[in-house]
Amino acid sequence: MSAATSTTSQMIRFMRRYPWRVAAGAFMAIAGTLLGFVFPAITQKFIDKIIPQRKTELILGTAAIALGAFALRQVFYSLRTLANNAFELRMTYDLRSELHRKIQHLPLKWFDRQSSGDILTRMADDVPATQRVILEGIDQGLPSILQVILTGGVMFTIHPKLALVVLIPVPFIIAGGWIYAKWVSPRATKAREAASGLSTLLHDNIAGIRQIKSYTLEQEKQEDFDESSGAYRDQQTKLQRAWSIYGPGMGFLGDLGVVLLMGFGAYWCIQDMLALDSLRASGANATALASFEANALTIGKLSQFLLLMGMFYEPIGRLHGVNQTFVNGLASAKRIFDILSLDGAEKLHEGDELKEVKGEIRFEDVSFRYDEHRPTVEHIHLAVQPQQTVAIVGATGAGKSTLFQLLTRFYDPDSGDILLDGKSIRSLSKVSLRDSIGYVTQESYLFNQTIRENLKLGKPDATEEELWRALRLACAADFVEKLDGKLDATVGERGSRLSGGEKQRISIARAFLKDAPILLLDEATSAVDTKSERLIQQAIDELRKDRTCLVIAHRLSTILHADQIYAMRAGQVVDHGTHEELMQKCPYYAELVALSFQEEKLAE
Ligand SMILES: Nc1ncnc2c1ncn2[C@@H]1O[C@H](COP(=O)(O)OP(=O)(O)OP(=O)(O)O)[C@@H](O)[C@H]1O
Repeated sequence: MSAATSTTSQMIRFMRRYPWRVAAGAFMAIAGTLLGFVFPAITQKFIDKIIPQRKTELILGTAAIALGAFALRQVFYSLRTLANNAFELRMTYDLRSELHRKIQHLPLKWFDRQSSGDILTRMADDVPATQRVILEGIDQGLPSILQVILTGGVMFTIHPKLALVVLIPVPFIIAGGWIYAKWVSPRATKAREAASGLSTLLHDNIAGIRQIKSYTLEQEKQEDFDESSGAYRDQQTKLQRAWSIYGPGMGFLGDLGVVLLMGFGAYWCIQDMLALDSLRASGANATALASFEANALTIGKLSQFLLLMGMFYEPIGRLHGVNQTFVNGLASAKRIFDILSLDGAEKLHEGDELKEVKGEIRFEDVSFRYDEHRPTVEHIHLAVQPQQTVAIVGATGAGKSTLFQLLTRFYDPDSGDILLDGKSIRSLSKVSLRDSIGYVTQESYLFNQTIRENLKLGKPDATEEELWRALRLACAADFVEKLDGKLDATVGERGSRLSGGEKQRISIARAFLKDAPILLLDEATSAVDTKSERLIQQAIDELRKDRTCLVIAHRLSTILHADQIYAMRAGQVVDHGTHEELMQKCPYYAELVALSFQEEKLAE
């Protein structure tokens, strides 16, 4: 199945969710279309019957029927607009919501390869473009096709020969539409990719604005942006050029139909008038004259044909527009359904619930790699008894944080197993597992909300008192007190209104509030000053007494009292033991300690 076919069938499956809305939209569009046939029929009646037969008494009634049909048509149009607007908003809402839900549940491995700008483009641009394809299909495509078929049929019943002439341009129009779609389709995909590239760059440049300014990269970044923006412009130009040839080209074929109608219509009309004259001159009886007239091309029929021609080629013109929306929108729809049909979304509730967590953790021969090229951690054995504090130390890039990401099941090991209280964490529900872990990550991310909202992520029903207690324990109460709005002060994007140390303290307070039986601290105090660090350390010491705690620390003075220390190098555990044991038996650890103390001394 080609990409376009599979995207189309995915769209049809999506539409099936709204049978009533689709049916109502289609019904009103079709009803409006059918009412459009009333006026041409009435025109023919006026010209061929009412006027020549001087039937003034029929004028009012016939005109009233025409007016009624027009009025009803506008009522349907108005209802259709209302219904379609509501449908459009509903569909956009549903598509965005579903896409967001799917993205939230995709594994981190997917995010490692995806840029935020691309995701934003899919949400902001591709969703409305997809919805436009569906809606235009129902609102414009369906009635247009029906109108073309019905008008063609009516034309055949009036005068088959003239109808055939009028249809001469149609095969060329169909071929033109097919060629246009074939040519545009890959270019539309490229244009969507170029738009996404532009968003990615913009997103990156805004997020990294401080780095850009500090390295005075404004000019270079501007050039990159212009280049990316130029790539998008070039793709769009190609599409517009194609449209500028296709649209008028097809319009010309429609004009050709009208000219053919006028030419052949006028010729056959004159022929029939001449034939009628000679029939009359030859003294033919009334029945013969009436029978001839019934099949002849009269001025009334020609006028009706002219009106029907408008009704025939006008929807064809609309179909060109639908074709354009369809081909461009299909590229967008593909980008949406590509995500919606991804396998491997996290099933957060699948698996066993943890009832009571003792906090015994074991890594059994765990190996993992982010990508195929090189292993990240290999054959890791690690054991933590309930309520122990275990520290993991090692050079940067050794794989320490990766162990935390495996324990929280952000990623799953390629081989080996991780056990919590003797149960493989793969068998546990992710919600249950993650609920039992308080995790202070290396980068303390704060949402662009208030301090209160950021803290409440740890405990949604926390009282005011609990919030302040957590802040005090994390040495954050003093600075929050001074903020305008205190707990209700907003922290800015990524917490940009706070210092690195302040952000870190809010993150620690959040973990304190969560009060989970397992605590993971990844360089939790690396950005705070030494005095605060000591105070936070006291709070952590207090907190870890009745829970299992795993700590990654750069300043080794903070982990000397850990029950066990694991020294890691290049993805492997080199050795483990208490500080004293390791100082004796592990030169690598002794070296790390010496370096760390040197650094700490310099920092004081
Ligand atoms: N999402 C990822 N995708 C690909 N590679 C990654 C990813 N995260 C980390 N890595 C790589 O895995 C290796 C281990 O990273 P990890 O963050 O576990 O190290 P670490 O010991 O915690 O380092 P640090 O002390 O600097 O935080 C590094 O070489 C890193 O480049």
